[in-house]
Amino acid sequence: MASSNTGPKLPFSLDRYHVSEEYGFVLPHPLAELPPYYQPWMDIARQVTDLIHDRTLRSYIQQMPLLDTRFLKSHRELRLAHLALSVMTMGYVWQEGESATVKVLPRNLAVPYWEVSQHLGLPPILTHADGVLANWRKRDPEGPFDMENLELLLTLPGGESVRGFFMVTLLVELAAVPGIKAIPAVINGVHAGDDGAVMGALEDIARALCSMTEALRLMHTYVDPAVFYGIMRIYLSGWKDNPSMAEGLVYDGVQAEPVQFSGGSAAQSSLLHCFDELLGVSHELQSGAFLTRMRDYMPPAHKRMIQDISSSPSLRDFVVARDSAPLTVVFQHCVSELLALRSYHINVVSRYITIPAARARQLRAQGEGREEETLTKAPTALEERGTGGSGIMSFLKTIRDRTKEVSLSLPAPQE
Ligand code: HEM
Repeated sequence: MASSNTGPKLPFSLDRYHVSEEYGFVLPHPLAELPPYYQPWMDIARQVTDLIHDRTLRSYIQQMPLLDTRFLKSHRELRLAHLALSVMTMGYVWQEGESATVKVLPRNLAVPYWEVSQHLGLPPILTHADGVLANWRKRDPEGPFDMENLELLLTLPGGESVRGFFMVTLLVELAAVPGIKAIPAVINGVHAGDDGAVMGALEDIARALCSMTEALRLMHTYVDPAVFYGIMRIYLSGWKDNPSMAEGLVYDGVQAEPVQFSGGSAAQSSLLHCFDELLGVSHELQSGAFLTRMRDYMPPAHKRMIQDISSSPSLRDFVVARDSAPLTVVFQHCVSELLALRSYHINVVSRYITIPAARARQLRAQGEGREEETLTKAPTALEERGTGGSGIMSFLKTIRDRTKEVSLSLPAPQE
């Protein structure tokens, strides 16, 4: 948050950013079907995994008709269309692994994909907003939001681990909702000088951050590290900062020059961007630039919310100025929970990337491919990088260390 008094229109409210008090950034009730005219897309999108397995996805896509995007009317239709075209594109590009990628996305996929992306303000690549926020359905509509009752609308290779990866991430998004809901109360409370309102809202945020870490723990139950590393990861990767697609990708019929886009990553989730801006976390130049770039992979209204939190009067300055022990304690509680979430996330990344990468290197060096075939299939270009393209561990640790820097110590007791 900024230290000046300029900022967004008050009172700050979530509906201005298409963020709901029930679902947060998650798309409520995503559609599972498009109008019948778009059946050729849905038929292929639903079979992407099988067609990749048979190595026929590329030829099916090449024969697909070029459809007009004008008949996509509602936001939810556009989101499903973007998801379907994204899943097809990731499959098309990576069907043959990292060694036989393509330079050109065919016109009958590229043109509508570009148009739908323009409508939504999203890039023409699979994003967190597609794979997680708009890719869920409850098996029993009256049942709870839990792993047993959630399924994907569209999937990619990796079987149950893909469902695990996207749906656990969805549960993290949902666990954050009470915290997101509390953000307006913090901003409006700071504006009104209402310590009690700010404290209550910060308590909600600390609790939500703790529930997000709890939800993240489910990754270990539902996602197999060898499947994640060896099979799934390539389909989430992009064509920016990726040595196996160094030039990028030509979207045929859109422009002649290749363009580069980062792959899908929860760095594109708006959650931590919001909490960082609220608490005043300021990131180091390089990691900050990466995170800022990830905002271009979010729905524009969500990105605007982050920017508006950032230009609101500083919460941290307010807490310091109030010089109140209970307010400082609750602010610090939020910082500690955010740190705990980031530290836990680093463990997850180590289990799903660093350790399998080391094992895959070892197996390759020994020339052993059979015993742990899944791991040795992993793309080598991505060993040291996240799907978003970052150099992983130093990046994540720098971000965690910068989070620590907003910590406040308790005010000295009054005489
Ligand atoms: C198997 C599970 C996961 C793995 C392997 C993983 C991996 C990574 C990697 C490699 C990065 C670096 C950026 C990039 O290049 O993409 C990253 C960043 C990030 N991830 Fe994850 N991630 C996982 C799950 C999650 C979940 C469920 C969330 C919660 C929504 C999350 C939130 C973030 C955030 C916010 C960042 C940006 C760095 C930060 O702000 O601390 N990740 N992740």
